[in-house]
Amino acid sequence: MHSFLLYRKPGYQHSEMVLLSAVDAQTVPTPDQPLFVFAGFEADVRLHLFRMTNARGETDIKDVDAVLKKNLTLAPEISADSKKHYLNAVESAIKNFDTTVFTKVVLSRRATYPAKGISYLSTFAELSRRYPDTMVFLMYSPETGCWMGATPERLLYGDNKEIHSMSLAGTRLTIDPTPWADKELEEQKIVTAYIEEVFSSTYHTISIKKNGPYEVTAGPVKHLRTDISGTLPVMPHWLQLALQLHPTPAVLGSHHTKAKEFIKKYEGYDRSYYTGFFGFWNFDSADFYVNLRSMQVFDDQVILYAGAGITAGSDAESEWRETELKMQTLLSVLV
Ligand SMILES: C=C(O[C@@H]1C=C(C(=O)O)C=C[C@H]1O)C(=O)O
Repeated sequence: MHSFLLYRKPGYQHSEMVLLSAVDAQTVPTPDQPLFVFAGFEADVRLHLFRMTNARGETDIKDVDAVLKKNLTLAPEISADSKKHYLNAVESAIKNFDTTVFTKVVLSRRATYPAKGISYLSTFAELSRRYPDTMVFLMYSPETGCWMGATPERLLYGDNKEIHSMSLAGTRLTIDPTPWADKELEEQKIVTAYIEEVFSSTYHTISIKKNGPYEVTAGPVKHLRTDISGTLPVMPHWLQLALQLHPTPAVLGSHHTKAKEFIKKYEGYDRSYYTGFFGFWNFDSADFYVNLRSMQVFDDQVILYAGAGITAGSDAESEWRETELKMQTLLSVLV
């Protein structure tokens, strides 16, 4: 066993495991051969497709920790992203925003955590138990390294001519009883409008339905979510549509180019697969998730990633705390 994916879909009890084998980027799914997609934040430079074969149930699942132990490499040296650096980036964003074009940017950071002696299988089981409404995943391939997480965000899913996406933006502590403020409603609106725009500019005859915003919880934090669905005249090319949506302002910001430039200049590190997307590309359906609330797993440590949507109404300290809370989703579960 070289490459594998262990996953538990949102709302499901059981986890599944498949073995992965890398295929050419031009491969498309056939009715009897679905593909697994793993794309980076920069999906034009990091996009991997894999064929899936069923794992030998318990036998392969039991091997997971041993396979990881054998294959994981040491974590690269990374300089700690200091709080000062993050606060400075947030303050600079607030200064640089205008009222119409550059209105939101998602600023992220990473942190390392020692991981000697951790059972990733037990951590996977614990993530599944604690976060029933998320997509819990643990995947390893030599091409991508090892990634694990529990993401509450779907990028695109659908069947035949029906397509669905969601805008997930606006974050609070789950136990915070105060009503959502204009700041969160605004950042949520930006994502919803963007998804609607991608759907309707790609398919002129689409009929779009929206539901939300409503509140969803993801462990220690809760979010505002709007569901966006459409019925198309023809079945879409699922991967192309996902690549058109990605990255949404939920993980990038708005305007697209300005936010990207700002992130490059101020985040100061390579997001790699964090805020990329992954999932199943079938012949006539798809199920893609955004890679967040996730970490990169190495032999001796993990690198955790988290970001927060910054708008003109942001307070730098609160945004920092938001990234800490998001990291807690995983840190509190490492066993
Ligand atoms: C960027 C992250 O989360 C995204 C940003 C959110 C926000 O800014 O409120 C909420 C959910 C996600 O779309 C992350 O978890 O790292």
